[in-house]
Amino acid sequence: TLYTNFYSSSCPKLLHTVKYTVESAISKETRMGASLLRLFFHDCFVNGCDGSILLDDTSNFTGEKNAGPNKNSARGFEVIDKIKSAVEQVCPGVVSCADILAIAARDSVVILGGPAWDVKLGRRDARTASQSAANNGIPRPTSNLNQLISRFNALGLSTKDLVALSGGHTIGQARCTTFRDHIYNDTNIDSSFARLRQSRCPRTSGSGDNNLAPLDLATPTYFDNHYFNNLIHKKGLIHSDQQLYNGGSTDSLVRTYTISPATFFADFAAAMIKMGDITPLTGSRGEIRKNCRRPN
Ligand code: HEM
Ligand SMILES: [Ca+2]
Ligand SMILES: [Ca+2]
Repeated sequence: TLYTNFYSSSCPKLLHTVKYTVESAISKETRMGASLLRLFFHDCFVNGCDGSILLDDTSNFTGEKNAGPNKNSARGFEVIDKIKSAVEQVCPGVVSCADILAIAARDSVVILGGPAWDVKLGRRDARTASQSAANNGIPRPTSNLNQLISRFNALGLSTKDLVALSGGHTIGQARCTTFRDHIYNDTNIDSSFARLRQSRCPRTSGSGDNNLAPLDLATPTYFDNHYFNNLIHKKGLIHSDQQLYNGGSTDSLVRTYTISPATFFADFAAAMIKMGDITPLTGSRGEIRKNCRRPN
């Protein structure tokens, strides 16, 4: 089992070192905080929080970076490399890449104004990764509410965790290709918001596919509860976002989060800890990678 003090004698400078590097990355580009948070989610949802997403493809190995949900989308790997080298300087061979990702995600949320929590540590790194597991495990933006709930439940996360964690979309950006269908074909969307997003996301696929729009209309670089306000005004950017407020079982929790940012923050922090507990490698399983991009 993971615990907060796992490295307190083997690497007392760990938390400080990670935070310093995350701060400098976010001060260069605010969006990086969002990208690091998402990397942790995409790691944990595929064979647990084991650093699998960080492995590069090679001529005889296919990992997760080119799976559908990650390709041309997951970013921040260079920042993880930077943190890893800084950590290797202060305590070589001790700290896993999977734990670095967990700490970097928490620091990102805190730096952008969100809640703090104590990160449980002691994960080890996978020696392998699976493109098909990434394709099957990471929820698609086209998912409906039942699909989202069952995917989260399969990993031991509740419907409440689903709604709280989706609040991660209070920061960061999405590409036109992930929200085109929603802004042109769905009816549960505010029409002036749809027009606004259509202006930089042409109907025909192929053109403008990579144009970006903020997941949170109002405060895309600030970790607050505004994402949920968007939902009650039918201004969710992607289909799966608006599914959380579409006349179903999660409407009331979305409303609670719009009224009480403190409840959202507490539930988000608790859900991040639960997500971080998904099937870690511990003890003598896995390894402590020297380089996050390849097995030792
Ligand atoms: C509930 C199911 C979820 C779906 C279907 C989903 C889907 C997506 C999609 C389609 C994007 C845009 C990717 C792109 O266009 O390149 C995105 C971005 C993002 N997601 Fe999610 N997501 C989900 C849950 C989460 C969770 C649980 C978190 C974290 C707690 C999260 C954090 C983020 C962040 C921060 C971004 C922006 C990243 C950046 O700007 O680099 N998402 N998500
Ligand atoms: Ca993983
Ligand atoms: Ca926000």
